[in-house]
Parts: sequence; C-alpha cells; structure tokens
Amino acid sequence: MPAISKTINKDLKEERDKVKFNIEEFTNWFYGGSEKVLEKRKIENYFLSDKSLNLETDTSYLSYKEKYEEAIRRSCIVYPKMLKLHQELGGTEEDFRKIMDNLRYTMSAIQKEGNPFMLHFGMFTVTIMNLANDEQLSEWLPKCVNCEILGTYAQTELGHGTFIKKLETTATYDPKTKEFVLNTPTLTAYKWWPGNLGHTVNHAIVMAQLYTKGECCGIQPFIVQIRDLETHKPMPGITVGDIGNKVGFQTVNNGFLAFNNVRIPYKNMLMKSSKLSEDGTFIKPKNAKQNYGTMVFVRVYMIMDVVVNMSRAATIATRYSMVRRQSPINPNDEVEPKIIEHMTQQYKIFPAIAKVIIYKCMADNLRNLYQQITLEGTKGSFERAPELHALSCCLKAVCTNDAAKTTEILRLACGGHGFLNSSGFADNYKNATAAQTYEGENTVMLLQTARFLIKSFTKAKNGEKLTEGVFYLNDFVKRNGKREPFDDSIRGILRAIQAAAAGKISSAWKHIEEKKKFLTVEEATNQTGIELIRCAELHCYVCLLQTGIEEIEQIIKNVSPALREVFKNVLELYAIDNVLNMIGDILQHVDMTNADIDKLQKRLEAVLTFFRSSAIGIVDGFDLSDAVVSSTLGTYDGNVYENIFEAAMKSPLNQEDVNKSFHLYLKPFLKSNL
Ligand SMILES: CC(C)(COP(=O)(O)OP(=O)(O)OC[C@H]1O[C@@H](n2cnc3c(N)ncnc32)[C@H](O)[C@@H]1OP(=O)(O)O)[C@@H](O)C(=O)NCCC(=O)NCCSC(=O)CCCCCCCCCCCCCCC(=O)O
Ligand SMILES: Cc1cc2nc3c(=O)[nH]c(=O)nc-3n(C[C@H](O)[C@H](O)[C@H](O)COP(=O)(O)OP(=O)(O)OC[C@H]3O[C@@H](n4cnc5c(N)ncnc54)[C@H](O)[C@@H]3O)c2cc1C
Repeated sequence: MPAISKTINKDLKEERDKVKFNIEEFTNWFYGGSEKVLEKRKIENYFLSDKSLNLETDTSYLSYKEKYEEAIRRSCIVYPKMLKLHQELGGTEEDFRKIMDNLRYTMSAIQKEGNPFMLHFGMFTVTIMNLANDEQLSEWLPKCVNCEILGTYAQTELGHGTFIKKLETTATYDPKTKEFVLNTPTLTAYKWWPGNLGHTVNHAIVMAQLYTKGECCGIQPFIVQIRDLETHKPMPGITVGDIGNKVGFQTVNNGFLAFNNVRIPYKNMLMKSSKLSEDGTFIKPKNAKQNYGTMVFVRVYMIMDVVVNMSRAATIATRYSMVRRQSPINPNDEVEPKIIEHMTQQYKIFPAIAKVIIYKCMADNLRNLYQQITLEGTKGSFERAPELHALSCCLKAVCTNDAAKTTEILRLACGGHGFLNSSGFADNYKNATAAQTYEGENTVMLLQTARFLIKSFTKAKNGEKLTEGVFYLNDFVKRNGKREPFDDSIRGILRAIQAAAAGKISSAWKHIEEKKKFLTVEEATNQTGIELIRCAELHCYVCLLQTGIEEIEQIIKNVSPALREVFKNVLELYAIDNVLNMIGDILQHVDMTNADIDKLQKRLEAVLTFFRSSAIGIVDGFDLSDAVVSSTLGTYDGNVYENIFEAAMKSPLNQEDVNKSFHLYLKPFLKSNL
C-alpha cells in the first residue's frame, strides 16, 4: 500500500493564493450575514461532531434493509439533538426555522439517500399548521413539535398522483357516531409513494374524497393514526408497508397504505378551510385551492434544496479540476495542465457556479413572497395565490430539471473518477432526479404556469391589469408584432429574453385560438402543449434573470470592490450563457445579427477567463464542510488520489485476499478448461 500523506494539495493551494476577493465576505453574503455563518457552523458542528453517527461508515455497501435501519438509527440521534437545541435556542418558531435551514446542508452528510423522518416536519406538521383550526392546532401541534408522534403526507395513490381530483380513497361521514369511515375501494386507490410511510411513521395526513349526506365534497385532509404507539403494529383495518427498491431515495421508506372501514373521530378532519358541521353539512372554503397549500410550501423550499445540491456538485468538480492534470494544450509542453485550463472544462463548471448564486437569490425571494402571500391568505385575501402558484410551479420544474442536468455535466467533468460512488455525484443525481417527479411532475408543473401565462396574455390583449411578474407582456402587446431591437447590456439581454417569452406565449395563444375553431379549448390546449412548456420555461428564465439583476444591483452597493467584480461577472456569465442557449427562441422575436452572436460568444470566453481565478474562492465560499461535500474528489485539501485509494480499500471485497467464489465457481471452471 502506498504511503499516504495529507497536506493541502499544492495545485489547489496555488489556486487559492490567486483569489483576489475576501472569501469570508462572500460566505457572509451567501448565508445572510456573519452571525448567520457562525450559527450555521455551530449548528453543523453540533450535529456532525457526534461520533455515534459513525459518519465514516460507507453506507453504500449496506443492504436495502441495513440502509434503512442505519438511517433510522441516525435520525434517532439527530432529532433528539434537534429538539434539545431548539429548546436551548429559545423554542420559538424562528429558532426552529434557523435549525431547519441549516439542517438542509447538514442532513446531506448524514442521510445521503434520504431522511426517513423528512415528511414529518416537511409536510405532516406543515399541513397541520396550515389547515388545522385553533382547537385542532392545540391538540396536534405540540405532539408534532415534540415528536411524540411521527407523521407523513399520504396523497398519491397507485392510480393517481397528478390529477388529484380523481383520488379514490373515501372518507364517509357517519353523523350517528360522529366519525369518518375510511376505505380503499380498489387496488388503484392504495396510497402509494408517501415518504416515511412504509415502516417509520405512526400517523398520516390522508387526502381523501369526503362523502356526506350521500354527496362527494372533494378532496379533504384527515389525520389518521396508522400504527399503534406502543407496538408499532398497524391499527385495525390498516394495511401498510414499503413499496420496495427505487432509483434512489432508498432510505426515505416510501410506502403503501389501505383502509378497510377505518373509523376516525369527527375532529380528525382538518377544518381551517373546508368545514363540516356535526350534522354532516359541508361548508365550502373561501378559496378551493387552500387544501393544496402544503404542496406550494414544499415547491418553494425545493428551490433551496437545489441550491444545496448544485453547490455540492460544483464544489466537487471545481476542486477536482484544479488538482487533476491531463493532456498538454501545446504538444511540447512538458508539464501537463490542470484540466481546468481546458476552455470546455471551464464551460462545464463555471456556469453551474453562477447558477448557484442566481438560484440562491431566487430561492430567498420566493420564500419572502410565499410568506407575504400566506399572510394575506390568513387575512382572507387570496388575490395573489395564482401568481405564487404559477411562479413556484415553473421554478420547481426549471430548477430541479437543471439540478439533475448540471449534476450530470459536472460528473462528466470529473471523467472516470466521477463515475465512482465515492465521488458523491450518484447520490446528488438521484436526489435531484427524484425532485423532478415528486411534488408535481415537472411537465405538469410547467403546464400549470403556462395556463396562467395564457390567461395573462388574454388580459394584456384586453388592456386589463396584469400582475407584476408578467408586465413584460404589455410591452409585447404595445409593440404590436414589431421585433425588439437587440441591446447587449445585461438589461438588454433581459429584454431580449422577455421578448422571446412573450413571443412564444403570443404564438401559443394564437395556436390555441386557431385550434379552438375545431376542438374544445382543453383539446386545443393539449395539442399546443409542446409550445406551452417552452412558454413556461422562458417565463421562468425571465424571472430568474430579473431577480438576479435586481438582487445583484443591491448586493454590489454593499460589498468591497473585489467582491463587486465577482458578482458582476456572475451576472454576466449567467446572462450570456442563458441567452446563447436560447438563440433559436430569441431570433424569432429579436433583431439579433450574426455579429451580435459572435460578440456574445467572445464575452462568454472572456468571462470564463475571469472566473478562472475566482471559481475556487466562490466554491470555498459556499462553506461546505468535507462531511457535507462527501466526495473523494471534492475535499478541501484536494488529496484526490489518496482519498480514492482509501475509499477503494473500504470495498467489502478488499477485506479478504481470496473471495469464496474462487473456490466455489472460478477454480472448478478454470480446471475444467485445462
Ligand atoms: C395543479 C394540478 C396539476 C391540477 O389541479 P386540479 O385538478 O385541482 O386543477 P383544476 O383544473 O381544477 O384547477 C386548476 C386551477 O387551480 C389553480 N391551482 C392549482 N393548484 C393551485 C395551488 N396550489 N395554488 C393556487 N392555485 C392552484 C390553477 O392555477 C388553476 O386556476 P385557474 O382555473 O384559475 O386557471 C394538481 O392536481 C397538482 O398539483 N398535482 C400535482 C400533485 C402533487 O404535487 N403531489 C405532491 C404529493 S406529495 C409529494 O410528492 C412529496 C414529496 C416529498 C417531499 C419532501 C418534503 C421535503 C420537505 C422540505 C421542506 C422543508 C421544510 C422545513 C421546515 C421549515 O423550515 O419550516
Ligand atoms: C421519490 C418520490 C417521493 C414521493 N413522495 C410522495 C409523498 O411523500 N407523498 C405523496 O403523496 N406522493 C409522493 N410522491 C408521488 C409524487 O408526488 C407523484 O409521483 C407525482 O406527483 C407525479 O404523479 P404521477 O406519478 O401520477 O405521474 P403521472 O401523472 O402518471 O405522470 C406520467 C407522465 O404523464 C404525463 N402527464 C400526466 N398528466 C399530464 C397532463 N395533464 N398533461 C401532460 N402530461 C401529463 C407526465 O408529464 C408524465 O410524463 C413521491 C414520488 C416520488 C418519485
């Protein structure tokens, strides 16, 4: 075995020595101030320094069952610590949020294949907070917050996930006993997919069709106890289990659930929005979509998960590319260059770094908007709910699609070693790709946004007032078909993308109108689906760039000149990479010449060159500890080859010189050929 020395890799040190800005200043911005950075490091250390977690164990070699058991063991260390910390900090909702925000990073080191408790706070508790009336809140919230019970969100069924109106589970009100009777009438009515459901939780929010007085009143949320608190056996009438091996998310314990005449008390229907009187009279909610609130909440938070996911992948690929040397650029060069010297390598990695920063700006903005609009809802005003729904749907789709695509590009940027499980890309990719489907399949999400855009375009044509996010449609309508001249400033690039988005929305609108002459509006919309998806994507790029510009214009007023340059270049790279990737859409609606495109290409090359000296500073500034990065290729010290070697030594096959399969199979086989 070679001697393994572990000092900082000299090539990586050389890169860090060239960084011109203050990395800590960047980190302070990234986490919202120096106090928050200290708090983050403290919280992370509080969890990760716990030796009983055994984080050095490579869980990827465990069996399916062992992985689950180890994940439960770890969560049963983390959650008591979390509850203790919450009390120590003050026990407020704000303190809780603080811990959760930081746990988002920390958990990726502890539960690489998913957290078997993630739905408890993420959806079960959130639904209770959003949809329980005061009485129900006082009964259930303390039990949730103290983890006296563990819950999940059981909505999707074997037959339906997207079109939730057609869910088949029934909850029939029996006014005589003041109970609901839950049933699973068919195989396709089995709840299928809810996270943590299989063998972990003992309660669930069950979304079921409410029947009262012989009538169906639509999907409503019910709290159902599914396992005994003492024995953990399924409650009478309940069938529950694990749905089996998946592409990823192995330790999330996605499950199935069925009901056979399960009776729950009247008080277990969450009644903040829809209400049922004890005699069985149904009272409709003020806003029919209030029951979908938890989904909106999770979609908003998923953009933050994308930031965590992409910052990890970008850190790995950047550090590795500054350590790995291969392929002289000039044939006679004696020293092989760091692979980051190859321009195409920079193009794989640096746009990903810029996106992390822009998505971070967007995630913070979206969360603020969610909080404002939710507050308006509590005061009875739901005017802006469609806008939030449309924005969260397209961002959920575009950002999670991009996280999966970018992780794959960054894995490829690490060549053969990127394919090692120990590189960390596999878990990142599996988590990213799961997010493309859960919480609303991405195509369906884009179509929801497109529906809003088409409605907004009709309003713009009729001179009606638009919501702020789609003001750009007014400009398009005013131009009356005239093409937008191209201006290559950053705001000019935004106007070009706005023109492309508005133009696409206008043609989709026109095509629906044409098709409506022969088809129903729904059929016409279905046949225009491909264009509609592009409308939603382009609109999302508008929102991202606009937010990036507005945020960075503010940031650069408050940072040092060196960091100002970094942010300006982040915006330049993000904007140019974006516009070059949608030239086809732009050319349809903007007067852009070949010379303009050549100029943008040159600017792309120039900004990549600037990034060459900043990239390591930025990824170090993401402040991800080695445990969070969890990669042999991405450790802070850059000792890539030593790490790869050590990880290989952990392979179970390397724990003995000769495996028993030699005696059982190989030897007889070889002998028979003599
Ligand atoms: C939207 C649908 C596809 C269709 O819905 P409908 O069938 O009801 O459509 P209609 O045609 O009737 O109505 C459309 C109409 O309604 C508007 N609409 C729709 N949805 C909303 C909404 N949510 N808000 C507002 N408005 C809405 C729409 O715009 C139309 O309006 P107009 O008619 O005016 O045009 C719907 O069926 C749908 O959403 N389907 C997708 C289903 C889905 O998403 N399922 C999710 C299941 S749960 C899941 O997958 C969980 C995955 C695991 C998650 C992990 C959790 C991690 C937690 C992270 C959070 C951390 C939290 C930390 C805690 C802390 O910090 O506090
Ligand atoms: C890892 C993971 C975790 C999950 N966790 C939970 C959970 O905790 N709780 C829970 O309740 N559920 C959960 N789910 C379920 C998840 O929310 C659904 O799978 C998801 O909403 C997609 O629905 P579906 O499976 O019905 O897809 P389908 O709707 O069947 O999609 C299949 C295809 O049909 C297309 N399609 C469907 N409808 C339309 C349309 N109207 N227009 C155009 N194309 C359409 C889709 O684009 C897709 O290509 C989870 C799923 C996964 C993968």
